[in-house]
Amino acid sequence: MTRLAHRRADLAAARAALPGTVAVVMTMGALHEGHAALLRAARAGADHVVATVFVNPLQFGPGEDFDRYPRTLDADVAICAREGADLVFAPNAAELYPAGRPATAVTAGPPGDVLEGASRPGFFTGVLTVVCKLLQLTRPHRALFGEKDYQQLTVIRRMVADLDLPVKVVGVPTVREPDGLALSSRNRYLGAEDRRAARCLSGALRAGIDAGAAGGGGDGVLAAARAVLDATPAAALDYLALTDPDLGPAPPAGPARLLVAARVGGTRLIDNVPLDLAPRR
Ligand SMILES: Nc1ncnc2c1ncn2[C@@H]1O[C@H](COP(=O)(O)OP(=O)(O)OP(=O)(O)O)[C@@H](O)[C@H]1O
Ligand SMILES: CC(C)(CO)[C@@H](O)C(=O)[O-]
Ligand code: BAL
Repeated sequence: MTRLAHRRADLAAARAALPGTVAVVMTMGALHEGHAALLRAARAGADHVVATVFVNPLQFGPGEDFDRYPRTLDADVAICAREGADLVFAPNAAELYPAGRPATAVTAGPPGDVLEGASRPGFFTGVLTVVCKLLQLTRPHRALFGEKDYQQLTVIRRMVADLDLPVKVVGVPTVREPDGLALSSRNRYLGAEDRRAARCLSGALRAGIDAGAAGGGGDGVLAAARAVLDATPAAALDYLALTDPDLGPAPPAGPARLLVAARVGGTRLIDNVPLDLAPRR
């Protein structure tokens, strides 16, 4: 049976009753099949699974969608139960931040200061602060995060290494719709026309993959991806970046990462893919 805890004391008692290895999947709720993939991966690699559902105010900037963000806890708990989670921790902000905004925070250095970190000032500080707290509260052996938020995964890995946190961070591949759109809780904001336009993100990434494999080099990858985005007037590009797998400068050849963020109608979406830069033809 999947237990639901709203208070840290109840979480502590329930966590103490979970012997063996524990995996945690941290979410902001509004669960979809991308989250379910994380829960399944967690289930496969640990004796017990803890899911957290918390819309973290620290990671929303002024004018962002904190109030609008979907809150569907009953449905979320049902998905967690379906996927075999032992425990769902769903605190409110007063429970997690009893003294209000914490005076202590975990700030993200590189690569948290570029891309999402530049577009959303304070975002990764909010993310790392809540992830550090939730790691302390859930005490997992493994923590699973999605590659859909690749930069987030990267800065969390960096935090765990820098702070010597006793947890293994596991990345889970991005789950996509049949037409390529990365599943995301914010996709539900998209009307029919914007939903069609949103295909341009994954389409741009696919064009970049193909250009990289064809020996087009980094500039060829970016040009091919940009052409797809430019052909979609409804998409307002925030960034398109080619990096190495650690989000450093793109290599001349070999493994790389292509990342995109764009606003489609009123919805900001992100996506990314690994790609291989063939030697320039
Ligand atoms: N399509 C997906 N494939 C794999 N993992 C995903 C996917 N979508 C979300 N995740 C992962 O689920 C975890 C919780 O993310 P979150 O609750 O913010 O959902 P989200 O869909 O990313 O929401 P948002 O639309 O606000 O970005 C994160 O580690 C995130 O990377
Ligand atoms: C990691 C996380 C749960 C922290 O709020 C959030 O950023 C998310 O859901 O990706
Ligand atoms: N998955 C990322 C959560 C956010 O954009 O705040």
